[in-house]
Amino acid sequence: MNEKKQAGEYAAGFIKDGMTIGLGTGSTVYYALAKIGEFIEQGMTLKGVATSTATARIANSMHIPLIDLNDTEKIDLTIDGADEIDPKFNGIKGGGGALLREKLVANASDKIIWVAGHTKLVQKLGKFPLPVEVLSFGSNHTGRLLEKEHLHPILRKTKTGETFYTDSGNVIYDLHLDEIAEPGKLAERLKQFTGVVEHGLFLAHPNVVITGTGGSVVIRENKK
Ligand SMILES: O=C[C@H](O)[C@H](O)[C@H](O)COP(=O)(O)O
Repeated sequence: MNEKKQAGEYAAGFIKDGMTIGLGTGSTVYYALAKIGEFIEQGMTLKGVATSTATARIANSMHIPLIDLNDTEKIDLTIDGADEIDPKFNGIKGGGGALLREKLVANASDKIIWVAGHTKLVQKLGKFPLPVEVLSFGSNHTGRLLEKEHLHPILRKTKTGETFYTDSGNVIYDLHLDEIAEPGKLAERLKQFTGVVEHGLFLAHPNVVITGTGGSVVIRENKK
């Protein structure tokens, strides 16, 4: 069984009629979106807040009504993916470049569920390069500053070799760190760079992590 499908569909089971749902980004969330589309077809009243233009496009194709984050005071539940998750519920996100909007939506959410295949669970974060969203103005300079700090930044490119731009018009430097000893300290450090708009470290963010295993789904609750 497809682990992503398993996790994504299971998470959709937490949705109740009338909810405003934060719609994460990525290939695992896709399966939750498909379920939400089915719920709407069956008559549920739901609204979604998309974390990326890619998700908005999928949501539109599934007839999920979307609202802007500015048009709601809060989000009842957000379902999102992750690139790595440690035992303390810290994670790396932004493999798809949606980290900034994902963090804004997460911060406005009452409850956050992360969905992933079981290979995303790690003891230490950092094997997955940490995405850092950098203001396009002066981005070469910011990249050099990250380099000087031994953070091993590599400017993200598209498959065709052009500079990758986020939905907010920023660039991404992926930090090749191998292991992040202290995620909290690194998060604070990255916020000191004027050109850094946001980083992909999400510290103890999700209330629940749902992983597909091929067999049964594993549910971990973050007792914050
Ligand atoms: O920017 C992208 C997001 O943070 C995704 O949620 C993350 O990269 C996981 O994506 P996927 O479920 O496709 O592995």
